[in-house]
Amino acid sequence: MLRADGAAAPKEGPRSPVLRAEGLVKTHYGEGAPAYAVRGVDLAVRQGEFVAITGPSGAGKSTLLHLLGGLQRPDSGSIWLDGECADKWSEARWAVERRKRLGIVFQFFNLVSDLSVADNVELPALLAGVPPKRARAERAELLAELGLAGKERSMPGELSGGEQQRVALARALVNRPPLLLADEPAGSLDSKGTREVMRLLSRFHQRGQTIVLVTHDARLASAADRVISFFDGRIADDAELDGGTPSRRAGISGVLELRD
Ligand SMILES: Nc1ncnc2c1ncn2[C@@H]1O[C@H](COP(=O)(O)OP(=O)(O)OP(=O)(O)O)[C@@H](O)[C@H]1O
Repeated sequence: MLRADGAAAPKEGPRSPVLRAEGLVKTHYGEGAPAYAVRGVDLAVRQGEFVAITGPSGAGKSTLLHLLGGLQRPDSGSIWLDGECADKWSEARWAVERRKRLGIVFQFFNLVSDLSVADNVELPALLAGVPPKRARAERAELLAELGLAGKERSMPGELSGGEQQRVALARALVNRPPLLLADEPAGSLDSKGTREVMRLLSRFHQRGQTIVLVTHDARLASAADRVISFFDGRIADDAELDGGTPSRRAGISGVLELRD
């Protein structure tokens, strides 16, 4: 890969960071007092890791994920994707990089309301130049795995919230992105739907894809191999779940106990 200055980007090893953030800060200025959503985050996610970010409502988890996906800009701090610094990327460049290397699922599903389920899922693949036949096959497999076979011709407005959420997940995964950023991908799902999402994420993880997931759901978090507890805009705890035994990397305290 070539950098903007023409030099070759440093070669990354198999477990080197696919995503790195340093000193990220983001404050939202709304109607009332400023919300200090992200207050200095350093983070490195290695290739193939499955990271769950968990923590109380309002802790800043979604804001952090938006920063990591380039959907919001930090007030300060830097982000690297595959060793490439994103500080100077324009909106257009972020959009291209998201199409190439990021799958994103956010709480509001952002489906195109006048496209069918099938077209919504196939669209990112077609935009990325995948042949239509392969896009169709990939879409059919994903929808079947998510319990949505038979819904291909439905419009998003005809689906339940949980069904729309799974369509959004299928759409984020159709290009087999090396890195998936997902905010509460099972937030509206019952336990069967949550199991289907867990199964799919585990399969992607086993295939070597990297997942960063925000969730309140301890079951989903327990499928990860690293759990970050986010509290008051900061990483409070960062634990590898190694065969079920958390081993702490660093942190203030064990804010959340996710396992017995
Ligand atoms: N666009 C915005 N404008 C103003 N304030 C915002 C905005 N987005 C988030 N906030 C505020 O920033 C803080 C962090 O919000 P954020 O959504 O990142 O938290 P969260 O941990 O994801 O919460 P939840 O688990 O409830 O989704 C909150 O106080 C929230 O009200």
